Amino acid sequence: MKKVAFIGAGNMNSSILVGMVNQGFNANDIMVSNPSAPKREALAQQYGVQQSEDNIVAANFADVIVLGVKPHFIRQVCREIAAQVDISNKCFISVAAGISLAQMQSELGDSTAIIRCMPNTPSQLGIGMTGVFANSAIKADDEAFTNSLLNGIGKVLWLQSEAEIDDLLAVSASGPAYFFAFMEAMQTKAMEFGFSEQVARELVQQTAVGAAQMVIQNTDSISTLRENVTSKGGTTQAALNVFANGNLISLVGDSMEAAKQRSIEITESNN
Ligand SMILES: NC(=O)C1=CN([C@@H]2O[C@H](COP(=O)(O)OP(=O)(O)OC[C@H]3O[C@@H](n4cnc5c(N)ncnc54)[C@H](O)[C@@H]3O)[C@@H](O)[C@H]2O)C=CC1
Ligand SMILES: O=C(O)[C@@H]1CCC=N1
Repeated sequence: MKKVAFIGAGNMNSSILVGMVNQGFNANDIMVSNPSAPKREALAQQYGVQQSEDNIVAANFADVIVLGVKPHFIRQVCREIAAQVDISNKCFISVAAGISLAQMQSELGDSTAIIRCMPNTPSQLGIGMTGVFANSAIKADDEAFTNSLLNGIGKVLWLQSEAEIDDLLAVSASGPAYFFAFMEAMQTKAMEFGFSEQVARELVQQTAVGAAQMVIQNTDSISTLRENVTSKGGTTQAALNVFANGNLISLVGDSMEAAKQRSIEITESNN
């Protein structure tokens, strides 16, 4: 059984760690490190995993090292580990947006197995969407182990090129926030109509889950599902006309392009 170290006890690493434990991975084979205590101690207490304040202790412990710190810390963390740990047989998995394989290889060496993965926050519930791309140094068992590790947080899609990580990020990694922003806007207007905050939330969340389930459970296109709601000359048509006048399609497209470009900028600013 491979041992896994989570460097960083934040949102994404916690989600992957919890997914592993829920799948039946042995908690004794998992260690989490984080400079501040509360989050790593909470994970240790709740899930029985090991914990350390020292990334080097965690990296020495593990066969697979999951890097879950903010992008601008990734190179420094890699440098520290490479300087103090024999990494020749270790595999690294990074969840960071915008930090390229080449940038991590420049700290860890070109022959080190490195996998980039791009999850999203619904991973916390085991219903995430994760894109994955690896460098050429990975071995078959690194790929299989990554799949088993990520299957615990939802669906996994192996990408054809590293550039696709930026595309996928703009769709599924940042995507939950687009839906939350839309739901917030609907909740705000529902409250203006006079519904309480709680009732407005209930109306919006049940509508969102219903719409998402209809997309999942139907083979019809999403356009057909939209058309089925939209009676000619009716109420929905009146609402969608406002979307069209506000150019919703290009607004959404432009915002996704901005997310992708920001990821590219993060790469450039970490060269
Ligand atoms: N939040 C999201 O929706 C997604 C985030 N990501 C990526 O995941 C990474 C982590 O993001 P979050 O989990 O949201 O952030 P977070 O802020 O929740 O977690 C980062 C953790 O790293 C710890 N940390 C800081 N410096 C450290 C160090 N030197 N060594 C060990 N731990 C250290 C912090 O104390 C914190 O607990 C980022 O690189 C981000 O680009 C990727 C996909 C989705
Ligand atoms: O906003 C961010 O930078 C991270 C990466 C994708 C989702 N959250």
